[in-house]
Amino acid sequence: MNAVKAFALIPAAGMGKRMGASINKQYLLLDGRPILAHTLSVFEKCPLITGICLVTPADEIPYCREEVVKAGNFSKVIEIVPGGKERQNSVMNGLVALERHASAGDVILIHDGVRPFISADLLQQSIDVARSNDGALVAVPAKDTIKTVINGIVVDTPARETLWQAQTPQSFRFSVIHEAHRKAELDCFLGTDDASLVERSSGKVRIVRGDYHNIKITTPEDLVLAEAFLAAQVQNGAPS
Ligand SMILES: Nc1ccn([C@@H]2O[C@H](COP(=O)(O)OP(=O)(O)OP(=O)(O)O)[C@@H](O)[C@H]2O)c(=O)n1
Ligand SMILES: C[C@](O)(CO)[C@H](O)COP(=O)(O)O
Repeated sequence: MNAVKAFALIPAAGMGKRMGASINKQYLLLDGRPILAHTLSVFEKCPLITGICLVTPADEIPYCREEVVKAGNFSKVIEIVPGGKERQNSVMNGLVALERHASAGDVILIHDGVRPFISADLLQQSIDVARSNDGALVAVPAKDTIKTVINGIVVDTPARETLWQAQTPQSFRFSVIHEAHRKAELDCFLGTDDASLVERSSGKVRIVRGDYHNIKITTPEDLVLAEAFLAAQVQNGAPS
């Protein structure tokens, strides 16, 4: 029997509209390296990861291959494929490319290219949990009270103990996530994360308690936080 492998699928094909930078946000520098390179480094160094499929805007593939993948010596990147209109479409393109490498039972860790502070420990926990469940979702308990609002009017205040903020990686066996994406496409369902596609097919997605440092760099103030997190890492002697 073949051993179960783990592959990373990194969607990095967004436009970074909310960042409003002059270049796509994943190429902005943090400590002299593109944000995307910081993210790739964590997967490259993790011995449990066999290969990485990177999804970027079609016209940025040559730049990404030269300036991020080759420049960073990321030897585990086995595919760079064009993204789609929405994140879900980009992930689907990555899954199609991974059909060439992954078996049904292999674990796929789907992780935003712009979440550079993911830890090796959370990758390991995600792989372990995804092997024995329909999915593993890294998430943190909501710190604020969250309201449901329709047309400017609060219609509900869900109990905070039940609310978790979804992060990535979101990890699944290849057959589970491929089937969930195929079904969503057929049903014209668009979700904002991958776990929701598995949930709607009655899959049981288990929480992996995450880390508040694992931010998604979305708006300019996130860059200030990211610089502060990096400075703290350097002070604590963490390897870059
Ligand atoms: N069509 C898309 C949209 C998003 N993403 C990726 O999904 C991750 C999370 O998305 P988000 O932070 O929302 O990025 P953008 O879509 O780039 O941001 P914005 O919505 O501000 O344009 C990012 O790594 C982004 O590159 C993607 O691969 N394909
Ligand atoms: C998948 C995700 O990172 C979970 O928080 C997020 O939903 C993707 O980003 P977006 O801001 O919803 O596009």
